[in-house]
Amino acid sequence: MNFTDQLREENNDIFQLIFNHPFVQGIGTGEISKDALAHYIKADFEYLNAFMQIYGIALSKSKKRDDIAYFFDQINFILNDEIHPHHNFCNHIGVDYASLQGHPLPPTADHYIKHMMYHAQMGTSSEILGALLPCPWTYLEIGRELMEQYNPNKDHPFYDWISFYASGDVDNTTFELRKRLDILAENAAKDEKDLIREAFRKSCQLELKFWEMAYTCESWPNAEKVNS
Ligand SMILES: Cc1ncc(CO)c(N)n1
Repeated sequence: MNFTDQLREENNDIFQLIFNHPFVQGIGTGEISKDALAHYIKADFEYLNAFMQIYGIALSKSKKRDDIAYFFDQINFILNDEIHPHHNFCNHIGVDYASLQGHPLPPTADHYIKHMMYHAQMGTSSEILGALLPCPWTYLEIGRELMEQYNPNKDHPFYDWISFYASGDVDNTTFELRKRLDILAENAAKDEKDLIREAFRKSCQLELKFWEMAYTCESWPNAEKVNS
């Protein structure tokens, strides 16, 4: 079994909790609240900025042109393509995208980006990939699950969001990341593999908590006091 197949199997519990989370199911039924959607976009816009920065760190540690090209393309994908699902949510709630940008990250999103930054700064290349992989992988599978469960047509309010993440592009991103991690894992000692497994699991858990954060509109205690 490939190393990433093992990671997927070990974390199936969290994947299932993500598929069944009320926010994710609310995308499927179209009934997720507007407040939760706005909260999600605010956090996700900043999260994706951080994600591109981490791809940049991975790029700077790459030796092969093929890997440099991969990380470059992924940054481009987030910048130019991954805005479409955000636009889908913004159009649905009738809120201007720009007004949801530049907000401070709620605790869980803050934790998640700092977790990835930690592995990017302190860990090996394979640890970075382990921390990054649940991001495209969980969304790819959410897209596929919602496609299967709800079979949305073009009239579904989140047709664009669901078809974006179920698409071949996200499949390809995930596949390429897995391929790179599987190659690195072949030469990794057990200790290093355990660090990757830990980084991967924590990212899966933080993906789940990110949905919960948006669903409950999580905020910092007494946040207004700091921001005023
Ligand atoms: C938190 C989070 N994880 C994964 C993705 C998919 O890129 C996203 N947009 N946001």
